[in-house]
Amino acid sequence: MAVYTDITDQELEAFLAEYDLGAPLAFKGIAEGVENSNFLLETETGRYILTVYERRARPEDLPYFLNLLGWLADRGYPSARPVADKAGRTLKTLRGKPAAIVEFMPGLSVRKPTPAHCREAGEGLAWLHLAGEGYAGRRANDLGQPHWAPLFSRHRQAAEDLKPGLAATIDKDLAEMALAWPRSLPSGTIHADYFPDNVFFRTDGKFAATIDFYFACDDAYAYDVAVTLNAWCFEADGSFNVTAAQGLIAGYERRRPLSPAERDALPMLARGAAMRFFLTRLADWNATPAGALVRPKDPLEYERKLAVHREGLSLFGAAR
Ligand SMILES: Nc1ncnc2c1ncn2[C@@H]1O[C@H](COP(=O)(O)OP(=O)(O)OP(=O)(O)O)[C@@H](O)[C@H]1O
Ligand SMILES: N[C@@H](CCO)C(=O)O
Repeated sequence: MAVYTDITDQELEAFLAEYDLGAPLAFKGIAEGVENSNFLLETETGRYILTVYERRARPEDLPYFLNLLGWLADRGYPSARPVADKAGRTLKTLRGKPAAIVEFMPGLSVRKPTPAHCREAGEGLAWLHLAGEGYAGRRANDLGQPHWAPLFSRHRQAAEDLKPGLAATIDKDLAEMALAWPRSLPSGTIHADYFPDNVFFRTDGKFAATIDFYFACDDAYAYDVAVTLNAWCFEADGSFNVTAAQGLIAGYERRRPLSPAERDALPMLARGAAMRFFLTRLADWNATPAGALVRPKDPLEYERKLAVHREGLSLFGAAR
């Protein structure tokens, strides 16, 4: 369960005294998620999420994320607006760690997205890209292509332990990606972790909201589409669901048509996106002690996705 930091009733009361949110009515830890401690908070004025930032998020990046949430919400995008305290601050400290309160977003994530969900999610992603235009915050993608080889060099042995021979395969992939990586595609603010657990739907299946912007950064919009294709369009048996992918792209293009260059780049971007999540999962696999609170995510799931993309399937040609 992803609650790394316990908050006592006294701490919560002292913390809330700095806000105009009224008295707390309910407060409980949320099991989902692996990065931060999240709490559902209900006060006399409504429902909120209190997040204590734990591990990957660098404190100096937090204003970028919180300001982005506010920017998007100001433009009508359904993202959780941060709540300011009485002094106008959204980034606070709790138990010596950075913390923030954001709006509670209604909706439900889906475990097994259908092609219809993929279409809605695609549209929600394009909307996010358009709503993010003009945001002045800048954050380089510290998990982008130039960072993969150095990251892998620290975890080669873990790859070999998982699957003998894998390290050499990954080395070859990385070399090929370094040569062929698309570098001049339309770019802007991307979510970079637009997985099914970060997208909410209404009960009628319509897109409702996006949460968890803590990997957001500047990168190619089509790379965000590629991350999303990988996260939403693979079946449990490891096969790629082309119908779901076409739905996702069609949904995306309801709001933001892809250029021919973006479309051509998608197979390589999807291969790279699979590499990115394989590598971070590998690093976490290595670093998570047995018996830890949170079970690390399976790197081999993304190694299998990488293998599918390595075949260079022409997945997107018929997407219109
Ligand atoms: N603004 C919000 N409105 C409603 N629920 C939220 C909100 N933010 C977070 N949650 C709930 O908390 C859970 C964990 O949140 P989140 O995904 O941000 O955590 P995380 O630890 O950063 O997770 P991840 O492993 O996906 O990076 C979500 O699955 C959701 O149930
Ligand atoms: N979405 C990421 C975890 C986010 O921290 C993964 O599936 O590896």
